[in-house]
Amino acid sequence: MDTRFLGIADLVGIPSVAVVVDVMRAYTVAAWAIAQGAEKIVLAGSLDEALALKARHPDWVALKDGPPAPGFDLLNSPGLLRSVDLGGRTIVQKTTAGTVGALAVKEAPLVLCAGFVVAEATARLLRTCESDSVTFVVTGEDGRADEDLACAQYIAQRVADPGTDAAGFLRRAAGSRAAAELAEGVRQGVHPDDVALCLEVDRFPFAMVATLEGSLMVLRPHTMGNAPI
Ligand SMILES: O=C(O)[C@H](CS(=O)(=O)O)OP(=O)(O)O
Ligand SMILES: [Mg+2]
Repeated sequence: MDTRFLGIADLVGIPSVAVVVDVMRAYTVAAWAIAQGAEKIVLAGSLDEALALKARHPDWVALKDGPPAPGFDLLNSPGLLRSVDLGGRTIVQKTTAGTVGALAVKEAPLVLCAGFVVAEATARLLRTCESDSVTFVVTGEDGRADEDLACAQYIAQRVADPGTDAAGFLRRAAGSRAAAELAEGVRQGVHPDDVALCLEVDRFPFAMVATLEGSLMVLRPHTMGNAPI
């Protein structure tokens, strides 16, 4: 498998398979939202779009990163989300890096969104689709965020070797700037458990597949019991 690790701005053309990685925190949060019962996650391109979607669908749940803001129901924090019942709900998520990365590859035939919490399920799906080439979109810090790069490299290695040891990759993620900023209160909308929750390998058994549904990019869980991709 030919693998590339690119920042959002470095993407050229439409990849055949894209894995969009945001460990801290968008796709850890998305996985928790699904685990808490959400039916799907609509990835919004802007705060205004998220609010417009919520206005059109008052039962949808709007989620943003950073501090709370009028019209938004939830923040981009796994620690804050894990006690919320989202049974059957649709989430509209807008974040600084993660959601932007998925929208940048929305034309790709297969888009997976990932963090450590869905590493093996993501690797398994990549193994079964047997693509020659996979582009990992490293969403943070213009492609240099070490938590995202470490997770992307871990998943890529795990595709080839399911026994890959996570320890070194997790150490890099734990030492990343994002982890420090979350721990030190530089970032807003944070729960004290967020970093630890972002570093749980294989917390969830599903991968997350984003597809265009009309004009919306929609993220849904995928387990091996689902129809083949
Ligand atoms: O919520 C997050 O951790 C970040 C926002 S920022 O980098 O703190 O501004 O968003 P994400 O898109 O999940 O990286
Ligand atoms: Mg991030």
